[in-house]
Amino acid sequence: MNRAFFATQDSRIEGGYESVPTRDIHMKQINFDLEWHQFLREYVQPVQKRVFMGYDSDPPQANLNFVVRYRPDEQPALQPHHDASTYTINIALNTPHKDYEGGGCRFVRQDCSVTESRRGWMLMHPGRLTHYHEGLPTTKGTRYIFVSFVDPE
Ligand SMILES: O=C(O)CCC(=O)C(=O)O
Ligand SMILES: [Fe+2]
Repeated sequence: MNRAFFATQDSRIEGGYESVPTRDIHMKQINFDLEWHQFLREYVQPVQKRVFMGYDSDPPQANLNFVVRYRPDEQPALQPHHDASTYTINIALNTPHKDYEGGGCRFVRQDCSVTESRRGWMLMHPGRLTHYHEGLPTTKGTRYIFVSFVDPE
């Protein structure tokens, strides 16, 4: 995968993803937009309907997609933040205890961490308002996640 597709913590600090478009994955660029649209409609929208009251009929739209790569000597963690999304899907691309140690997503206010993720499984959480969260330090190996900021509209 091209290095340009990785988002770094610096890009957030320097004024958000919009100012560093080369680091976002635009699904059209990689010819994956139709598949991604279908994935959101077929798999994500039913969950959206079920768990987020009032979002019954608005189809999910991804406003930002990116891969995060965590490494102890590079970007090991992500500081606590709110996502610029209505809700976020966070898909594990590799396997804890096999590909890396540490890592995971911690929801600060809820004092709840998701660390035992499974490759291909999705974590879904509210974005702007309630779920202030951080990426826990990866202490060994490399952790990859695919993140999509979703706004139903
Ligand atoms: O490391 C994680 O699972 C959290 C990633 C995250 O919060 C983000 O990319 O916005
Ligand atoms: Fe986040």
